[in-house]
Order: sequence, then structure tokens, then C-alpha cells
Amino acid sequence: MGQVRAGRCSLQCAPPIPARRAHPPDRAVRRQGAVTAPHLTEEELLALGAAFPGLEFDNAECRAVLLESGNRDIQAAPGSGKTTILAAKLYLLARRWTSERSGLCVISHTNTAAREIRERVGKTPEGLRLLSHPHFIGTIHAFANQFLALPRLRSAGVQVDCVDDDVFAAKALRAARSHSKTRFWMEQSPERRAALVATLSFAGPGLAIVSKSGELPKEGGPVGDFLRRLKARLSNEGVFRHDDMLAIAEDVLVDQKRLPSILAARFPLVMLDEMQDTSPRQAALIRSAFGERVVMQRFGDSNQRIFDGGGDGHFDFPREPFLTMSTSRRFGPAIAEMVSRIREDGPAVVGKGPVSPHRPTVLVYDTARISRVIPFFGELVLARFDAATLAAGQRVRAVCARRTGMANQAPGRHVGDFWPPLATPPADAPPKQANAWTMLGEGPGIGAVPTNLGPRAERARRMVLVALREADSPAAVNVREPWQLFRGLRAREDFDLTLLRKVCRLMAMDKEASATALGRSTLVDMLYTAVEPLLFPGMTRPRFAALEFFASPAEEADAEARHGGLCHVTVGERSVTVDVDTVAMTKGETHLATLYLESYGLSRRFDIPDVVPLLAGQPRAKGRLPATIPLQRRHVYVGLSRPTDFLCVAVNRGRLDGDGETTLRDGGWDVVVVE
Ligand SMILES: Nc1ncnc2c1ncn2[C@@H]1O[C@H](COP(=O)(O)OP(=O)(O)OP(=O)(O)O)[C@@H](O)[C@H]1O
Repeated sequence: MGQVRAGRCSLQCAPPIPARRAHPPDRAVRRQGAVTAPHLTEEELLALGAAFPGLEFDNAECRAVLLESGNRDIQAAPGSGKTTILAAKLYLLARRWTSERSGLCVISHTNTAAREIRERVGKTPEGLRLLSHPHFIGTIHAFANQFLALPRLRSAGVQVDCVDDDVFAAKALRAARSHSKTRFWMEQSPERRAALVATLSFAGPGLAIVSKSGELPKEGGPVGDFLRRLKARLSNEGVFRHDDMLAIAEDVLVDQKRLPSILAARFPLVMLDEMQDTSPRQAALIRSAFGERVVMQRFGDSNQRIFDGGGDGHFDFPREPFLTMSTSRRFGPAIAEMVSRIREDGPAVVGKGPVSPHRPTVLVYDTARISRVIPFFGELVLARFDAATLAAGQRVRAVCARRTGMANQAPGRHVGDFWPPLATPPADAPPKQANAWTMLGEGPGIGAVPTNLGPRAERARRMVLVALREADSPAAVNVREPWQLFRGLRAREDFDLTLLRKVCRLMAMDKEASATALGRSTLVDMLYTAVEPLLFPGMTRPRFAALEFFASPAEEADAEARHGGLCHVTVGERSVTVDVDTVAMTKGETHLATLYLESYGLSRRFDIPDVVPLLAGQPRAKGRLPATIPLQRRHVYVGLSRPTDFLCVAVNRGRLDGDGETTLRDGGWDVVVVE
């Protein structure tokens, strides 16, 4: 079984940072312990004017954040420029950074946010330096993978093929169904037990094998033992769930006691973005990775917390005494007023962005007209903004808190009710598989050193191995590593490796080869020619090319899905595109105009009807709210705080009580009926 045993994972202790021999930790700590976060001065802030023309940094709250050099939380209102200030601060720090061994560590919650920071930082030559060693800008998962879990797995001899919940689920379910006792057990309660199998995971330090969807059958029985062996086998084949990597990272931290000193020397200053959506478990992981020795600055907005982390601990952001950025640069006073009414905590948002002449508007629709809601909003936008404003590139968006939900309620329950192309895919949609083009891509470690030919060549060889496995080639049976495959093939007299080597070299050297549909089909064709003698006779060229493994990469699928969210609205000669999506996918964005679509939440209430009195500026009801309500309201808060100029909210007429429209009008909203 290799390094991972059934029941418990016993990965060997690994030095956490691969360069350990070159920089023994103790020496590194002593030598690098002197590197501390630079203290920025008022004079240095003057450089921001030239580096970021058009932005202002003279606000007292902004300056306090820029000059802060200690451990501090920053609670920032929506649109207050927290991402902008973070990028400006990184630019100033980059100008002062001289160490080649220690770097800045910037950790965010989502890939989108990490990319946004990297793009902004990369706009200046000084900031560009932060995009490579010794600095790190990436997600929590990328950090945990790159510095904790992957080194541990590598030193235990486990090669990681993919970290993907869907791929894991597909493989686990396939294996479970081919084991007769487990298949019989699953048939007793198909949905629940399939979920148990699909989410087999490692848990906590110690790496116990559990399921995220309930209790596993006990060890000692045929099914319980099989499932534990299955998890161990998939791990040894290099297939993991995202959560596994966090658990492995936690495990490393428990038995590598010197790791926090090493990481603190490597990264004396750590900045955390989107802190509100970092789960308590992730926050604890970061805290124990760096210990108390680093300076840690955490940016976020507790009012925008829409991922609750599954209740895995106490949420401690912002910690007193924290700095505040309460002034929004995104919108003016009218939108700020509406956004403030719905906030959970803290002072009102001050709107210092552009003063818009367009009044916040409620769109009231009858159920029969629900499909008109988004086009109607597009028409209002066309009536309010000229062609030049629309062409300037700021987006027009319709957002909804819920992607799915089948409640027995009048439509308006989720985004698919308003925009059917975004309705959930059918439950029997095929599960995601390992993907050739993702494997050839740049990997999960945003912020890693630039990829060189070695790792790319290794990825190409691994891609060949997995392709052979997916094609059920006898040559891949019990072969775990690419070098084993190639050594075996070299020894065979009936197989000529020359062409296969050529294909691998092409995939490694020509990054663009897999970037287009034509390039990808050419590669698959060449690969087939090279490996044909290793395949079953029935595995014809078209069958090989049709393997799920060679499907278009995720980005293209995403792009197609995104296309499904676009609503083009034309009036006369002019048109506008309304881009429809969920709140979770649009957080952090700035729009010209935003339509917030009501939805039916986990609280078993509709979000907008539930907050009509608040939206109208009436005092909050006293008493405790059911636990799910604040989360639902925070979605409304995030959605309402996106636009610079025009804010709309859609609500079903049947859900507004008799006084609803009057209440909203009295509270400063225009109310328009959807025609
Ligand atoms: N210092 C500044 N001077 C002028 N405009 C600014 C400044 N900072 C931010 N802005 C503008 O305000 C808008 C919001 O900025 P940004 O996205 O950085 O805010 P944020 O606090 O990260 O938002 P959110 O919390 O809602 O995601 C952008 O249009 C940005 O250009």
C-alpha cells in the first residue's frame, strides 16, 4: 500500500521547505530573523501619487492603514478601497524590500481576489518584483499546498495527480460500485451513501479517514474496511480532495514544531485579504503556521461575510483595536444610505464616490412577468446612461443570492427562476474527471517560482500515464509514476519510444500547443499514434479522442457557462448586456448598475420581502434573529453595495404586503412595476 495505510494516513515527516539543505532552519532563523517589516513614513506616501494616478490617498483612515506596521485588523466598508490600499501598500513595501531570502506573503480567500491583487501590484516595476520568489501572493489553499502539504506528500513518496473534489468523487464512486458488498450497501440508501463515499476525507492532525457526509461504517466490517482502503489507495495514486490538503497541512504543523519559526523567517510580514470569508479553521491554520513572530495585517469586512466556513470554530475578525475604513469611494450618499440600512454591525457607510442622479429603484413584478425582470432592468439602464458611459467598460449586473432551490413557493426563488439558462444542471450530469489540459497547466501554486521546463516535462509525462490509465491500457496497470512507465516502455522490444518522447517534448516546450481547440486535437492525435501499440484493439482513434480526460479545459467550460449568464437587451439602435450571476461570484466587484434579484434562502424566507422595513429605513426589530437570517442579509448587503450609479432590487408583487410599496417610497426608493 505504500505510505498511506487504511484507517489512518501515516505520511512520513517531511522537511516543510524543500530548500532545507541549502538553508538549515536554525541558521536561516538567525540570519533572517533580522528581516522585519519596514516602517513606512509620511514622505514615502508621496510616491503613491505618481505610481497610482487618479487615486487619492489623503484620507486620514487610508493613511493610518498605509502607515500601520504592527499586527492589526482593518475593517473596511464596501468600496472603501481595501484592495486598492492593499496594492498601494505592497507597492511601497516593495520599494523598500531588499532581502532575497525573505518575502512578503499575501493570502486571499479566492483565486479571483489573488489574481486581482497580482494584477494591480504588477502594474508598477517595483510591484512586479512581488510576483516572484521570495514573495508569495495566492490563496490559502495554494499556500497550504505549496508550503505544507505538498512537501510532506513528496517526501512520503506520494505524487499528487490532482486535487479536485469532483475527480475524487467520480473515482471513489466508480471503485465503490465495482466492489460487490459495497455496491449492495450503497443500494440500500443510494443518495446518502453515495455522498458518504464521494466525500471520503482525511480529518485533522492525525489524518483519520472519515466522510464529510456522515459516519462511515465501522472498521472491521467488509464495507468499512473497503472504504478506508479505497481512500488510502486513491491517496497513493495521487488523487485528493481540497480538504485533505488542509488536513495534511494541519498534520505537518503538529509534528514539525520548528516550522513556524522557519516560515516566520521566510515571511516576516503576512497580509490577509477577504478575511471575513476565511473560515475559523483556515484562520487557525495560518496563525499556527506563522506563530506569533510575524507581523500579520488582516483586511476584510465582517458585514460582507457570506461563507460561514461550516461553523468550524469561532470567527474572530476584526480583533480590537482595529483600524476602520468607513468611506466608500465606489458610490455616493444615496446608495450608501441604502447599503447602511442593511448592515449588520458598525458605523454607517459614508458614500464619497460619484453622486449619481439615478434614484435607487424597486422593480415590482407579477409572477407571470418574471422573465421580463432582467430585460426590463436593461431597458432602464439604456434610458439612464449614454453610449459613452456604457462603452467605458463598467459592468451592468443582475445578482442573486441563490443558485438553486426547489421550494414550493411562487417563482423568484433563485437565479434560474429569473434567467433559465442559469438553472442548475440536472442531477444526473456527468461528474467531473481528471483533465489532460488542466494537468499540463501551471498548477495550483499561484506565487510559485516561474515554471521551468523540468516541471512541465514531468507534467507531460504524467499526463501520458493518466491518459493510458483512462484508456484502460495494460501498460498503465499498477504503474504509479511516469518514470516507472517510461522505464518499462524502454525495456520493451515491441515498442518504439521515439515518437512518444517527441510528443512529450512538444507538450513541454510549446506552452501554446494546448491553448486552442485545434492544438489540443492535434496533440491527442499525435499521442494516439505514439501509444496505439499499448492500447486495446477496440480503443480506436475516435474513441481515444472522445475520452472525458481530453475534454476542453475548465476555463472554456466556464466561459460557456458565463455566456449562459448574458442577457442582451436592445432598444432601437442601442443595446446593453446584463451579466447575471450569484452574489458569491460577484463579491469584490464594482458595477455601473446592479439589479439585486430576490431569492428564497436557507432561513425559509425570501430575502428582500424580509428586509423591506429595513430597506425603507425603519428601526430594526428587537430580539434575536434565527441563525440563518444574518447570513441571508449579508448577501443582500454585498449585492446592494456593488454599483457606482444605479441600484435596483426586484421583488414579487405577491410578497409585498399592502403597505409595502408605500413604505419603500416613503423610505426613498422609486417603485416601478415591471411591464
Ligand atoms: N484611494 C482611492 N482613490 C480613488 N478611488 C478609489 C480609491 N480606492 C478605491 N477607489 C475606487 O473605489 C472602487 C472600489 O475600490 P475597491 O474595489 O478597492 O474597494 P473594496 O474595499 O476592495 O471593495 P469591496 O469590499 O466592496 O470588495 C473602485 O472603483 C476604485 O477605483
